[in-house]
Amino acid sequence: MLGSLMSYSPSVDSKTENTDELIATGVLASLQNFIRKCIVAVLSYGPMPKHIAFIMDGNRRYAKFRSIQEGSGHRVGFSALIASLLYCYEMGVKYITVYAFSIDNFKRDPTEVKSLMELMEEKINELLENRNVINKVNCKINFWGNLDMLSKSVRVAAEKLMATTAENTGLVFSVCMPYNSTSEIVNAVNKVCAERRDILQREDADSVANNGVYSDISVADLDRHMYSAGCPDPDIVIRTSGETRLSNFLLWQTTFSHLQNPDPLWPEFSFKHLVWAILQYQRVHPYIEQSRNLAKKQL
Ligand SMILES: CC(C)=CCC/C(C)=C/CC/C(C)=C/COP(=O)(O)OP(=O)(O)O
Repeated sequence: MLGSLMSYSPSVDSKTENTDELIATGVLASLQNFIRKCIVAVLSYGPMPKHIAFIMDGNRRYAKFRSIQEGSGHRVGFSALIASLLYCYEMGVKYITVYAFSIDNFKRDPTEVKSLMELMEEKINELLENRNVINKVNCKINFWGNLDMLSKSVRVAAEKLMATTAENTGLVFSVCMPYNSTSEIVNAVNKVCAERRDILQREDADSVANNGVYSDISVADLDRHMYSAGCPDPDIVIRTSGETRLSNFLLWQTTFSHLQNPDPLWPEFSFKHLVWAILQYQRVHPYIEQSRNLAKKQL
């Protein structure tokens, strides 16, 4: 009953002339919103995650099982993403991060890569067109990854969206593309080295020893140069389609993250799955906090 209410999405067909049907649709939508708000209120009694990261797996399989065009799976996946963002927003989850395109995805069939990139560009441009709404809800959008690997048009659109939303202080939505964790770490190491080279080349190089330029690179040095700098580590990582690997996603940031591997494919991921993931997180929260505190003491 709850599942069908949550997955129900009212669509008003222009041909629908039956007033009773329209009223029923409106009532059902209001009921759906009311139930969702009640569930969120109950959930909020427990510890709520600040940051949820998603590995949106299973879009191609969704298309295959439904015998629809392969690219359509990613399109439905984008709708599932927007719905999840709205649910997280309602729940007060401040940081959402998604693995949208791994560097390894460039090894896929060129037509698939092309159609995925076209979809990204189309959706980023749609977000740009709706920048007023995004700014109204105070949402900041980041792109984490090696943007130089993108075509110029996708890169420019992504950079524009980042710049347009940079001053927003509410929900932070980070899109990892083209991303993998090992290149993020290598990038951070190179940034620290470049920073130190810069200091050394300055005229007052004599005083740099005091700035720690000759000391070993520390975790804090690398933290400052991760794409995720300034963002708390994810409390929950959700990988759909039952896959249990992290696949080179946020390896630096997930020491204390609670991993969830729900069975549905990403386009099928809905409110009830998100609620279930948060309930599971709340169940293990005391143990996670204990481990985190122990690690702090040992430092
Ligand atoms: C602008 C923006 C943020 C767009 C996001 C669109 C979107 C849903 C991208 C997912 C991309 C991707 C490679 C998912 C993994 O599923 P898969 O293709 O590997 O499918 P499979 O697991 O069934 O093989």
